[in-house]
Order: sequence, then structure tokens, then C-alpha cells
Amino acid sequence: MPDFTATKSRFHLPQGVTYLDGNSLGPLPRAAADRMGRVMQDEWGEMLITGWNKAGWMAQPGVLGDRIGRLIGAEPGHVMLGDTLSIKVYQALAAALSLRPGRRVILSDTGNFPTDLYMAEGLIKMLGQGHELRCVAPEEVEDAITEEVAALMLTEVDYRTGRRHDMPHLTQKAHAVGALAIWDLAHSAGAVPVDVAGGKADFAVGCTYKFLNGGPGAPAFIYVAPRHAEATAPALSGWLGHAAPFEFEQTYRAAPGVARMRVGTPPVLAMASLEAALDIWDGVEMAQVYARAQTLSERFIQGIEATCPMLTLASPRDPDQRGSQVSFRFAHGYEAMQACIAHGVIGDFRAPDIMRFGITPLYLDEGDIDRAIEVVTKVMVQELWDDDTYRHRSAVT
Ligand SMILES: Cc1ncc(COP(=O)(O)O)c(C=O)c1O
Ligand SMILES: Nc1c(O)cccc1C(=O)C[C@H](N)C(=O)O
Repeated sequence: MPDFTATKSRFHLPQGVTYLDGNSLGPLPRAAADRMGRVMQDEWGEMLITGWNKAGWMAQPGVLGDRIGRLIGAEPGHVMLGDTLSIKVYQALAAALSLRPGRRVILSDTGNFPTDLYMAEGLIKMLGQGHELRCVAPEEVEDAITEEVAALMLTEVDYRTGRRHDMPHLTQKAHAVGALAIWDLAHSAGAVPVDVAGGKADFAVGCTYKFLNGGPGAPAFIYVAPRHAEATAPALSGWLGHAAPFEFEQTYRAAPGVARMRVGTPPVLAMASLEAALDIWDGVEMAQVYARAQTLSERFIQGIEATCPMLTLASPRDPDQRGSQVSFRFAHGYEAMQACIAHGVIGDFRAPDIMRFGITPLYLDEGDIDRAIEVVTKVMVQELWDDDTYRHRSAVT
């Protein structure tokens, strides 16, 4: 079992705050500021443009991609970092559609995160070939996998409820009808054990600012299965995905393998902070993190259900069906979450009525869970949320 006291000590956690929102933005790794400072001063400051070679900036998207690859069960050399997750969704979907030219349906579910669906809508318009985005309820996905489907595009762990799809099973169903499977691992990477290679995912994408703790705006990642690596036509044919970027050729030639999913200049400073965050994952096995998350989640659910009958569990009761978050429904969830935050417990709210709590064992322990139960109970039982201060909605929730 990893030493979770040691991993916790590697994060800066503000005094008086219990942080259960690492499923949206992970906290600051203590080493990140120093690492970023060193990249700024010793590399950018001293090396100037030679840093691209001398400090290895240009290779970082693949190097860090492999470190993330270990956490999602990818074969080495098949994960690339860069851009935002929305962009990576677009690239993966465009690649999948180009591999299934005779089919017109993109199958997703109504629980998917909106940007994935918006990117699909935009791509469909851009292609102008009559594709259809078909969204069904999460539990109806399996039956909706038909021979019309070109690409199954799902987020493994539902951002609102934490419900987890059976990735290998649905992927196998997709393959059985000749479709490809794209998995958004935003709420899986660093949260649950994932095996993209074993589960035969065709494409996978994810972000690094949630459970991986890379920092706000940290770059996204994309996995392309080795069997597709040389066959995918990049929709975003940027110069750094070219086979020979510094030949400055007139026309595009795709780089070998997943390198063709690079687009433009990598975010060197953001990668420095992500690198410090990934150091904490070294030697940590996902199965152990998930087992610990299940223990902490059970403790949280039991504690809240014992004291807060007005909250209804929105996450699956079976721990194996959940990601690494626990959600409850409450009609005044927004105000209640604001009141929890004002009393030192940070979770978040997702419309229309979900109070969401991220369970992140790298820096949360039983004491944090018990304190969160205590504060949520106080807010709910004493109806502290019923106060005008908590009704004003912020732009970002
Ligand atoms: C499943 C999922 N996909 C995509 C995104 C967003 O992607 P981006 O990093 O482009 O903002 C999120 C969260 O913001 C998400 O939860
Ligand atoms: N990416 C975010 C952002 O830029 C601002 C605020 C929140 C986010 C999030 O990550 C939201 C998150 N995907 C969610 O599950 O709700």
C-alpha cells in the first residue's frame, strides 16, 4: 500500500479547508512552484530558445504522455500531451470518423460532458457529410450500438453522478458491429484503474488538471491504439504534427504514430507544473488508490446518510460502479454547497440539483472525510444554506 500520509504531505492544502473538489481542479503540489521557477530561470531565462533542445522542451509532450500512459494502461509511445481536452475530443472523433467512412452515426449518452457533444456537433457541421450525433440514456447505450454506428464516444465516469461505464464491455460491443470506441477519461485518469490497451480502446482522451493535479489549464492527452497509429488522418494538421517540422515543407505529411496528434507549440510552463504533479504518482498503483477511494467514499456515504435524510445519493450505491466521487441530490444544492464552502468544505454543484464531492486519496484521509461529514451535516440540519448570501450564482461553479 502506498504511504498516503507521505503523498498528502507533498501537496499544499490551505489551512482550515477540507478539499473535496479535486475531481474538478487538483490542489497545488508543493514541488510545482519550485519546478516552474527553475524552468523559468534556469531554462527559459538562461537557455532562451536553445531550451527547446537543451532542456528537452520539444520532447516533453511524449515523455509526460508516457508517464500518464502508465496510469491508463497504454502501450509506451502511444500517448501525446497537448492542447485542451475539447481539442483532443475533436481530433479523436475526426480520426475515428475518417476510419469508418461508410457510417454516419456518432453514439454518445445524455450524461456526457457538454463540450464532448458540442465538439461533435461542430465537427459534423464542418464535415457536411450528414453525420448524426445520437445521444441515448447511459443505461441504453449498449442496446443502441448498431451497425450504423461509426464511433461510440463516451465519458467513462459521469461528471455529475460518478456512474462508471463498463469500458471493455462496451468497446467489445462496438467492435462486434464494426464501430470504433473513443473514451473520455477526464474523470478516470488518476481516479480509477483504466486499461486502454487491455480493453482495446481505439482512442482515449483526458485532462490533467483534475485527479492528476497538473494545475489550472494543464494540457490534455490523447491515446491512439497502436493498430490505428499510422492510419489516422489528423484533422488538425499543425506543423508540430508534421513528419519533419523543421524542414518547413510546403505541404503536410503526418508524423509517425501518435506524434501526428501534436498541433502547435507545447505549453512548456504548464508542463513543468504537471511534471512535478506526476512525480507524486511515481510508485503509486491505481488499483491501490481506487481501493482507498472506495473505503473513504463508503465512510462518507454512510456518515452523510446517517445524519442528512434530506440528501439523496445520486451516485451508484455499488462502489465498483462509481468513479472517485460521491454525489447527492438536493433541491437547494447550489445554496447548500455555497454554505459548505463558506464553512470550510469545498465540493461543487452541478445543475440541476447535484452536490458533488471528489474523493482523492493522495491527499484526503479519514479525518478529512469526518470533518466534511460534520460540516455538511451542520449546513443541512441547521439549514444554514437558507440565507440570501448563498443565492447569488457565480459565473464559474
Ligand atoms: C468529461 C469532460 N470532458 C471535457 C472537459 C473539458 O475540457 P477542456 O479541458 O477542454 O475544458 C471536462 C471538464 O471540464 C470534462 O469533465
Ligand atoms: N475545466 C474547468 C474549468 O476550466 C473551469 C471550471 C471547472 C472546470 C471543470 O473541469 C469542470 C469539470 N469538467 C466538471 O466535471 O464539471
